[in-house]
Amino acid sequence: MLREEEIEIAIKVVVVGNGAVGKSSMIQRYCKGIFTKDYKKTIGVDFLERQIEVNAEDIRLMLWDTAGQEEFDAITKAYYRGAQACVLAFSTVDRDSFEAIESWKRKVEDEVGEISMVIVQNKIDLIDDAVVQPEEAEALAKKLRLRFYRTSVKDNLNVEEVFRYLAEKYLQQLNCEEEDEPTTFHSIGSNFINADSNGHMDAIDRDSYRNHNYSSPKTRAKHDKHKGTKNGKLKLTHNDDGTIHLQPSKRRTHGKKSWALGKCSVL
Ligand SMILES: Nc1nc2c(ncn2[C@@H]2O[C@H](COP(=O)(O)OP(=O)(O)OP(=O)(O)O)[C@@H](O)[C@H]2O)c(=O)[nH]1
Repeated sequence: MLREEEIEIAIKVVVVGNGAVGKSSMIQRYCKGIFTKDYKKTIGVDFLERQIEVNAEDIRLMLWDTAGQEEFDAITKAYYRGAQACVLAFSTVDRDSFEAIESWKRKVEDEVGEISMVIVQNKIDLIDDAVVQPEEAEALAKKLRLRFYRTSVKDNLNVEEVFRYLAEKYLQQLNCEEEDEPTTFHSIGSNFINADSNGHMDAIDRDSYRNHNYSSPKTRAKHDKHKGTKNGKLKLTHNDDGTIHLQPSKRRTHGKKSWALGKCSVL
């Protein structure tokens, strides 16, 4: 018997970085709208989600909060799998957390390959006690060719922008996918669509980045068996032999598809 259903766009985002940089706080702020001063170290992995609308598409962001303490590395690594986007977070007042960014990037890429990432300097409200110079952070972002945001989870500054950027980027990857062929999977996870976009530069960083040229990171979809479609809406058919057949949905983006055209090579 054939069963058809339309799948929403879901993105698994992993938030990584040293302990106490504010990963749990960031996810809580974004998904629950709250901030607490207490530090409760994350043991293993936690998970929250939020739905947003981007370019008339409903996007479900599944945010995975991973422990920053090295002792949990073995556990958390397993949870990187299937992620399509990643937040690399460090704290304004913790030098080690800044220096660890590249190693966090590697840890994630070792598990999932190249995915959309963003560097986030949190606790910008503590700028008077900063132990990282603005130019250093910008140079790192430039070197790694990643978008850079400064946030204060405490003051609710730029948190929305970080996740919206990742969602837009993901959507744009979908729109840039040239693959329109139906794809047959033998199994799927809950997250399997990628996208890309030029997003919106946050106000703090716009000037420092205006003159840099970034190329789009390779989409994971290209070397993943999980292929998205141009608009990301997929029709799933469960076949008798246990395979799942994916076809682009006839419904495009509510007649607003043109928004992403020509934006495929922008960070
Ligand atoms: N001043 C300030 N404090 C913050 C901010 N974000 C988080 N904090 C505080 O930093 C501490 C650590 O935050 P968490 O969110 O628990 O840090 P984490 O990165 O999840 O830590 P692990 O679970 O150990 O990986 C808490 O006391 C938070 O209240 C911020 O933007 N500004």
